[in-house]
Amino acid sequence: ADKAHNLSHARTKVLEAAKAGAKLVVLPECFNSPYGTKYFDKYAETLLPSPPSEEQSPSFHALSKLAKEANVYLVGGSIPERDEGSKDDKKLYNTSLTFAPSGELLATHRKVHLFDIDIPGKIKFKESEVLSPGNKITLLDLPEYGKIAIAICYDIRFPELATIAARKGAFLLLYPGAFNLTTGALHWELLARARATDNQVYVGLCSPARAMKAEYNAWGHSMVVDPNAAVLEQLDEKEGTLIQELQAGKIEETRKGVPLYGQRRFDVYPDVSRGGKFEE
Ligand SMILES: NC(=O)CC(=O)C(=O)O
Repeated sequence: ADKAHNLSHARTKVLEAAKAGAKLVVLPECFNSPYGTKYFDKYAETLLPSPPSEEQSPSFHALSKLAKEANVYLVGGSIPERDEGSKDDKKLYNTSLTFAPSGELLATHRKVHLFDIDIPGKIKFKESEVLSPGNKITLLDLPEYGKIAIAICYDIRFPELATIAARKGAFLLLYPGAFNLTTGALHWELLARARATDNQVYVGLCSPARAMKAEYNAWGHSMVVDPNAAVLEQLDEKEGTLIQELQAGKIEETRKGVPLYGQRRFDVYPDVSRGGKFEE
């Protein structure tokens, strides 16, 4: 619950990861606040005008400084964001900020698919009670490495978003996310491997550790999956840092073996990555 502590703890862990050789570091969904509809308003920060003042967004400044200090690309998990807009258009978003090693903001992704579920006797959650959805796919080009895509948690359940990003050239799909004890056990690894299989790209999921005293118990189990859907490494539910080196050539090798990319039937169904529409 302590934002200042969360920011300074993130700094310690990111600096450790950088020291161990990481070049791109990912933090979990809502890394600076508890995850829950009643917390988003209280913890929300304003990002506009860009750059925001320190007072408007302490997390923006902490992440920007940290990316520079650690000399890494930093995908800052996500934070609750308030868009002041016009008075009657005050909206909250679940937003991820990515910074370059220079400290420059490279991309902003607002969670596109809001987490509204109701599994009787297990879990009910309705982000749309307080959040508004983002409306774009977030793809960015890292000059030394290539294109990556960033989306948040529930977004992973929607294959269109991943497929469009991959077909536009992303080699890595990153999802800061906080599944829970019900859906985590059922779908977390399955979805990471599914998106890797569909698109033959690397997939990285980064979850908060599980806190049983919190109202929302995150699944944990951050992982990296390769283009062949092999789980390269998976953490458990406790706090940890996962470091993986992605292999150049692995995507080409996978696509050579199972050549989905040349076998699509856009004469039968549309190419969603090019705005194709299904006509009955
Ligand atoms: N928390 C989420 O956004 C998604 C989730 O927990 C799920 O899809 O399950």
